[in-house]
Amino acid sequence: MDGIIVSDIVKVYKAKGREIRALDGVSFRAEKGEITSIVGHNGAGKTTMLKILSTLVIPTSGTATVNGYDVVKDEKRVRENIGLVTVSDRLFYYRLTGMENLVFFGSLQGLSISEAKRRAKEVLDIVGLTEWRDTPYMKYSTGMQRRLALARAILTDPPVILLDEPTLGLDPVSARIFRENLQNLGKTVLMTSHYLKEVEDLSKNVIVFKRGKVVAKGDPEQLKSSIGKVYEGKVYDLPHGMEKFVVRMEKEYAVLRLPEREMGKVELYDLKEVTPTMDDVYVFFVEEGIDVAREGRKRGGARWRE
Ligand SMILES: Nc1ncnc2c1ncn2[C@@H]1O[C@H](COP(=O)(O)OP(=O)(O)OP(=O)(O)O)[C@@H](O)[C@H]1O
Repeated sequence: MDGIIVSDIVKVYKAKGREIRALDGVSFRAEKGEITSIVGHNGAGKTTMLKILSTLVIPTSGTATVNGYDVVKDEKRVRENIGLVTVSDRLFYYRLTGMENLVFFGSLQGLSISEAKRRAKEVLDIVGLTEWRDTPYMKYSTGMQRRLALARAILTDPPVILLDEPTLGLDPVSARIFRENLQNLGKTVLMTSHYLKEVEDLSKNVIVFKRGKVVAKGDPEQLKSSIGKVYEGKVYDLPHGMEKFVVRMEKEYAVLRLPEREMGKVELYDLKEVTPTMDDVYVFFVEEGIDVAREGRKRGGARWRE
């Protein structure tokens, strides 16, 4: 079966005598040739999910397949089928050029030197770095570094690409170029991102994680219509639990954007209907009260170890 199929995955980390349930029965599919995004708060389990799919972390229970290969039983095949893009400043050798780095990693992945050179040229062209191929990596801008990471991930032409927050820290133009590169690949892509506009523009499907569970999934339009109409209005007395819907605080009132389903809980003035956005979807499904959000930030999330 092509694409990615995740069935009832649980991952429990044990740290300092404590158990952390990072994933708690996660199921979803990422279809062949489509871009699928995972969104969710810090610590929701997004990186853990990508690590399981790239065989770096073993699930506690459940199954996941990548292009039909089981991430636990067919680890080697899974690795051959994926390209991984993570945000790390230790992905490449600083003094080697972009080209030299790619040839080096290509030969590590089993390509002959001449084959690695041929592929390196091709992928540098795909990500628009041909004119920088002989420049040392240390002179690359952050955007160029990220595109080189994408080039490295597609060196052996794997059908599936996994990316963890690929445009984090990029300026708007670099982020746009990166997105265009990604769209033009035509591969099965599963990525995490905190940029909801980017997720909406790129993804055929979006999976919403909250505390290790999938709380919503669908294409962006489906997700937006699932929360019903959205209204913006003023509230003079903010009830507890409604803080997450505040978009602006004025002197005497707060301005809220509220999905229809929440309308009964608060009295709104100067009401007007607004077009739902992915931000509204995110707030509705993911955001919690202020106390819980602060607790979540304290827990933090695990980064990639390269
Ligand atoms: N190696 C580990 N050992 C112990 N706990 C871990 C480990 N890796 C992750 N966790 C915990 O598992 C939970 C999920 O973390 P994960 O990094 O997958 O979340 P995330 O959604 O990617 O977050 P972020 O958006 O911050 O990257 C968090 O509570 C995190 O602290």
